[in-house]
Amino acid sequence: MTFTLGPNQYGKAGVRLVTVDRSSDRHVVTDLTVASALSGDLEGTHLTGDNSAVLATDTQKNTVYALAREFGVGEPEAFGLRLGRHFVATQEPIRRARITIEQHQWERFGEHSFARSGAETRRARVIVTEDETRVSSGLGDLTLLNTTDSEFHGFPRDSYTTLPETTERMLATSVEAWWDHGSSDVGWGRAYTDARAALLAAFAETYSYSLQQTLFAMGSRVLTDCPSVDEVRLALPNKHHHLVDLTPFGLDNPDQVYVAPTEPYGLIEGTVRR
Ligand SMILES: O=c1[nH]c(=O)c2[nH]c(=O)[nH]c2[nH]1
Repeated sequence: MTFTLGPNQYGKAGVRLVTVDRSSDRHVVTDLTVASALSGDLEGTHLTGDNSAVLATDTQKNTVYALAREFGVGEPEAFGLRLGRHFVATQEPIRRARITIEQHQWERFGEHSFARSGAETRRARVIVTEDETRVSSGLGDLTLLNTTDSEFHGFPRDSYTTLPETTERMLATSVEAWWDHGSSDVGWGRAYTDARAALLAAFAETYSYSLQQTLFAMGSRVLTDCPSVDEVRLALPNKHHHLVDLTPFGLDNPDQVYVAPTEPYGLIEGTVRR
């Protein structure tokens, strides 16, 4: 019996990079987690252990730090493009580089003092091949909550259904969003700010009959407000808030006291295209 090697890639994940731009008294902190994933002519290492085409993952990690020093970091999309192009241009067997960057946010609260601001991260993913470059931007762990303007009813009831219909519920989610750009020549900072604002506006302004409806509204709003974007992918966990039954204690509960279990949770995923 013979076997063939299918699609494969390798790289360094979890490369923590923090830079301080000290070119003015107002220092700028950039805090990234970078992952590289390279693919190409890599049969040798898989089939016989010939590593002559394998740029060590340790070298990939070092390249992240060296390019940050040589060229600065800037917007995560721009840094991803620099890294991806570097690997494909300098390593003949490497035909494709995928760079994924997560940016952790720090909020200034003093002249040179910062507080890590929440769990939300900005994200960028760049894929560079010899023929094309694709850039996606995104965000994750952006937790949102509407205290009203959400209903859920009209769903099928079978012998296993216990969920009551509701015309009044809290709607909460932790947004993971990715949006693809049709070009790699984009004002990345502005595009990110606009897309994030569009996601928030649609979440707040949609009277929701399902998280699926909210998902489509959020993706549509990004496409409307961001001309450089041609596809949005969203993953929205339904962070349930259940009213607590307080009748055993002789108390009513007019939509005031909730339990918020972390698991299990609904997971609503979808793509919205132009
Ligand atoms: O917005 C929702 N969509 C669902 O598909 C679903 N399923 C569920 O149990 N609650 C909800 N809420």
